[in-house]
Amino acid sequence: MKTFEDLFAELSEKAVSRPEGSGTVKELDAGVHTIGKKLVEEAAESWMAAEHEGADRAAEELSQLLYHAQVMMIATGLTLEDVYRHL
Ligand SMILES: N=c1c2ncn([C@@H]3O[C@H](COP(=O)(O)OP(=O)(O)OP(=O)(O)O)[C@@H](O)[C@H]3O)c2ncn1[C@@H]1O[C@H](COP(=O)(O)O)[C@@H](O)[C@H]1O
Repeated sequence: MKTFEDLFAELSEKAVSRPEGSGTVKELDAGVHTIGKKLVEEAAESWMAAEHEGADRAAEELSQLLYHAQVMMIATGLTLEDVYRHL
């Protein structure tokens, strides 16, 4: 099973190697404003899933929220340590 750290390493590598067909590369190229909108969208979908759609759907939407949070971190040059420092 992929962990938060595993995903961050994978996305960081893709940001550098820029493989064809990567949604992450496409999103990074779109920029912080677009990534921010996706973050808010996934946050809202997580809320709706948790309130109305059950635990499995909430888990799915929350995983997408975490993904977009990581893309935002990479877009802004933040490391996991930069964020963990505030936990
Ligand atoms: N975990 C994720 C992940 N979670 C969410 N998403 C993206 O976020 C979108 C959220 O889906 P929604 O249904 O909410 O949105 P949608 O309306 O269908 O999609 P859009 O029209 O908004 O693009 C998905 O379509 C994906 O583009 C993800 N994209 C990639 N990953 C993982 O990131 C890694 C790198 O992916 P690539 O860069 O695409 O190779 C791989 O391990 C992937 O599994």
